Amino acid sequence: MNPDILRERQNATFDIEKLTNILDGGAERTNRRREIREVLVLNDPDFDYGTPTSLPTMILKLREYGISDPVEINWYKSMYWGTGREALGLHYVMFLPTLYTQCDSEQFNKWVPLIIGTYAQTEMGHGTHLRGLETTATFDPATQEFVMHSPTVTSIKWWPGGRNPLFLPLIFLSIPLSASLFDLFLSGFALPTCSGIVIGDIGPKFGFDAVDNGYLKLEHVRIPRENMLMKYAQVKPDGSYVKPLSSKLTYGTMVFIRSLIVGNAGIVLSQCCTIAIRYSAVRHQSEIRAGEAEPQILDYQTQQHKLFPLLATAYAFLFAGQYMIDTYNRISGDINQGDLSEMPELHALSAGLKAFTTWTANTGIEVCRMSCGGHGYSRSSALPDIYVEFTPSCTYEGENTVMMLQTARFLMKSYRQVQAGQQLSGAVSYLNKVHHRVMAPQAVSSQLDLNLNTLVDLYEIRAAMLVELAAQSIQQESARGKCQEDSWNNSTIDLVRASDAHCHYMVLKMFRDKVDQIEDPGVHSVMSTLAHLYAIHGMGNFTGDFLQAGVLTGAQVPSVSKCLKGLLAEVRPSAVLLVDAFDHHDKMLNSVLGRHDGNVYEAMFEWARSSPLNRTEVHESFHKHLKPLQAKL
Ligand SMILES: CC(C)(COP(=O)(O)OP(=O)(O)OC[C@H]1O[C@@H](n2cnc3c(N)ncnc32)[C@H](O)[C@@H]1OP(=O)(O)O)[C@@H](O)C(=O)NCCC(=O)NCCSC(=O)CCCCCCCCCCCCCCC(=O)O
Ligand SMILES: Cc1cc2nc3c(=O)[nH]c(=O)nc-3n(C[C@H](O)[C@H](O)[C@H](O)COP(=O)(O)OP(=O)(O)OC[C@H]3O[C@@H](n4cnc5c(N)ncnc54)[C@H](O)[C@@H]3O)c2cc1C
Repeated sequence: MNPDILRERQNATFDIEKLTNILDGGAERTNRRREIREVLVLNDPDFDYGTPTSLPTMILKLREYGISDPVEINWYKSMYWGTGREALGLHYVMFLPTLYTQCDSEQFNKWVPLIIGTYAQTEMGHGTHLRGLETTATFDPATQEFVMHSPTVTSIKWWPGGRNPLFLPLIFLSIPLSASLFDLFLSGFALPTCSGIVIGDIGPKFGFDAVDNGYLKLEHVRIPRENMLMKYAQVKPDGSYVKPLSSKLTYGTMVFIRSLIVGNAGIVLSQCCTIAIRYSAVRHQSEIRAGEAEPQILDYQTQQHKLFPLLATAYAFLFAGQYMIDTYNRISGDINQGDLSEMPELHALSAGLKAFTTWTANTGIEVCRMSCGGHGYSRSSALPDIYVEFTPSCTYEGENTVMMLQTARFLMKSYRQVQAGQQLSGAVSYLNKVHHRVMAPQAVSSQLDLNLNTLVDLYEIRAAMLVELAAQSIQQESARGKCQEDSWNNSTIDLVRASDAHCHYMVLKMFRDKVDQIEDPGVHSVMSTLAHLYAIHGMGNFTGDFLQAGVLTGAQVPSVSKCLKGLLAEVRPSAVLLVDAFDHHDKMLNSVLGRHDGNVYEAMFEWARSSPLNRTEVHESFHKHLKPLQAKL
């Protein structure tokens, strides 16, 4: 083991295993995750790491081992595929959940065990504006069929992932009866027997290469009436339409995925922090004091300032992901029982946190890559591949700006309710104080109050102020004679800013609540330090907001920076131990820089030598092209 990394692991001030257990949701979950990883994957003789042929093996193995719990499937898949996406990702995270949540019982029993599918909602002309989707599904009572049709070039289904060229069960969103409502259809076409279908691949992408994203054009293709997913809405044999309790129930799968993406952003950021911090512990470069040995780059304050707030953010997002999934499960359970009362809040929370966490993690991956210098740009680091696979999460499953505006819509509605004298509950209950003006900033002392509860309060006041400012912008636009829609559009910068601040407050609050639950003194102490770092770093990035909210004075600003530097120094001794607690296996991380043993250089040389370009002493291109040319000179 590299001596630097060995030294970093001595004198631990907290029990790493206990922190890993907290991340997993308990010691039993950690043991089960490791059993799946070590026994069912790594020690499985059939396991042929990450090669395309292993996809069928993976599916058969999941069935052989009886792994059906979604979290355990994900543990198995992430060990199998490492940090990349796999071709069946969409089947597991969108197609199956849609069948689980939108099929009636007869359809469920008929389809769920049997098929692999994709989710074809986006069209060439519309991905965000679902009410603008153009694909039609017209019911023909005479034949008891829907006629599916792509009327325009912009209605061609575009992007469905994992498009199987031979058999095409897919979830469709289309407009069967009216522009405002659309429903889900399962359309199983066995190509090429089925006429009226034009299918293909949309061509090379920025990345996401394991997933073949396709296109699908339908020319009056007929499917049985029974293929409409009929849990919430039905078309009866006589053609009458039974509307769902809410037209937004059709959007359920997207809310589920957005909820998953929050925790996934934490996982991806934790992978990158593991790579960058372990590498920074073994990389020596330049000098701090003339004549002395080159220091570990982790001892540079700027390197700590790049990486430690991201480390804190990774923990914050992992805890936010746990909260998000618990909230999703609770509310979707209520929805299943017909109680839709919290559906708007679930939508607003999942949309905002999806955007907030993916934007932050997306930037953070690049900071981790650049903090590793030239070796960070090598594919051996795994950081370029992680970035390329993660960055579309800011676009898919709800483009981030649009998602932030959906959260803003909920915040504005809540603000208006408070103005009308209603008492709010849930995540926006802090807006009650705005109405009663108890949001007046507390007496701000000359010293920065570092109590975590106080910091949460300051973020709450910042969010409330920005919500109020956005609402006032809309009111001012209206007062200038603008219609409601233009008043909204002319305030969207403020609205996104308010949603961002609301999400930032929510994430810090979840972090603080999780720290409060930690009983082990050592783990509590190090997690409390990270939560403080997360809060103070955000205060440093958005100082203007806190000044504008009156919860920070100009005189206190220097102490934010001073406090930040102190927290960076406090985290430094535990940095490697804190990434060890993420418990990412070398095989899954697939990074020469992030190896657990820290033997980076030896591994990098071996990795380079294994490159196809180094298979022969002299590359064949010399003999093929240069040598004949030389002979003519
Ligand atoms: C929401 C929209 C933007 C707008 O919809 P509408 O126009 O219909 O609504 P309005 O804006 O007019 O609002 C009216 C009203 O409705 C409320 N509303 C809106 N949506 C919802 C909702 N979902 N739930 C509840 N309520 C809702 C809204 O608040 C208003 O209420 P009020 O009137 O009261 O104010 C909509 O158009 C939209 O959602 N657009 C986005 C479309 C989208 O998301 N497309 C996604 C396509 S599928 C895709 O992209 C797939 C990509 C997948 C790639 C791989 C995935 C990998 C994921 C990894 C995850 C982790 C993996 C680890 C786990 C594992 O592997 O298992
Ligand atoms: C890797 C990848 C995989 C995908 N897989 C699938 C899949 O399997 N199935 C599927 O159905 N789809 C899939 N998609 C499509 C994806 O869901 C859409 O691209 C996404 O919903 C964004 O919609 P759009 O492309 O129409 O972008 P647009 O909405 O056209 O966005 C373009 C710009 O317009 C802005 N904008 C749009 N509306 C508003 C508004 N109301 N207010 C302010 N600004 C606005 C956006 O902020 C953005 O800056 C995938 C996409 C990617 C990148």
